Amino acid sequence: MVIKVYARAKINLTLDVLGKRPDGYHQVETVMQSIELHDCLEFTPLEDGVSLTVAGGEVPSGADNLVYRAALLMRKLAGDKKGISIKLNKNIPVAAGLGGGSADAAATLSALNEIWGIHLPARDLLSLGEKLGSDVPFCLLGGTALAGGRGELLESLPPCPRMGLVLVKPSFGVSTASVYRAYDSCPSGKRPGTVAMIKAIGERDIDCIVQNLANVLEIATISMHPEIAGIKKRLLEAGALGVLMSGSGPTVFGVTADLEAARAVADRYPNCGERVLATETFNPERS
Ligand SMILES: C[C@](O)(CO)[C@H](O)COP(=O)(O)OP(=O)(O)OC[C@H]1O[C@@H](n2ccc(N)nc2=O)[C@H](O)[C@@H]1O
Ligand SMILES: Nc1ncnc2c1ncn2[C@@H]1O[C@H](COP(=O)(O)OP(=O)(O)OP(=O)(O)O)[C@@H](O)[C@H]1O
Repeated sequence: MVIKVYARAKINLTLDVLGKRPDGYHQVETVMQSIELHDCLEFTPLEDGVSLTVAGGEVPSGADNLVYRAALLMRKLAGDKKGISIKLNKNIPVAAGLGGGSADAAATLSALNEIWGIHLPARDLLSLGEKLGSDVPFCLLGGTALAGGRGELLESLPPCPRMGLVLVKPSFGVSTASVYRAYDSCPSGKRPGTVAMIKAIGERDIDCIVQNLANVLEIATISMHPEIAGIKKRLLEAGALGVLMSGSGPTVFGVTADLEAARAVADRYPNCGERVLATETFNPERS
């Protein structure tokens, strides 16, 4: 029996930093959105132990992989000798600001909660996710949400209207910690109107969503990698309605009316060695 699950990437439609916390993390306020782009995980029950194989991405295959760490946390809770073999098919660009590792960790927690019959309630799963990374709780929730604290305080928002997205990932990755450090040494940039973004989402007004795209970490990442500014400019020239760096970057997303328009913009984008992907926003159907 093989159980297959999708782990969806995220973008940040807004990202504000409200201050630095005593634990060294930053207090954020960010409107987060799941997107269709996903990794695929395959779980096959074993007699005992955890094994992980990775295909298609430059990520660790051993104990440093967030999937492996998530599986060990769940195995402790299973209270029994449990085993699982996991195959991770990587498709989300790595160290990209798209929360790929967090999405994989969240998918592993949810899947093993079912497969091993642990029946951990959602709030306990969220607390466990927080131990693995600030973006993991959002990846467990999915859809459209406002995140606060270090990312773990979540409020579900009405679903964002379906929008096309063009993702442009430069050939380099960035470390999230180094971006927050660069921000601390020079905190600047356009502060997002978080309330205006939430209103625009509620009114399903794509033009207004586009007008309110803002991320205070963008300038910090651009100060280390000025080519990101060029990507933004070229994406706009190729026809995106609005553009923003996602999370700590370096991926830039361009918003379009729908997936078809995203494909047309991706075709027109003058590629300078970046990975260019056309995708769209994703909102799970809630009962
Ligand atoms: C940039 C975002 O992706 C926006 O959603 C998140 O804030 C980062 O989430 P993440 O990659 O899951 O981050 P973590 O793995 O928890 O932390 C990586 C590093 O980023 C910094 N970090 C992260 C989150 C946060 N609220 N403040 C921070 O200062 C810390 O130096 C931390 O050591
Ligand atoms: N399953 C995984 N997928 C991707 N990266 C992983 C995974 N497990 C561990 N990592 C490590 O985590 C680091 C960050 O990778 P990830 O792709 O999650 O970054 P990111 O998209 O910038 O995340 P975020 O947007 O949450 O800051 C990588 O350098 C990688 O070595």
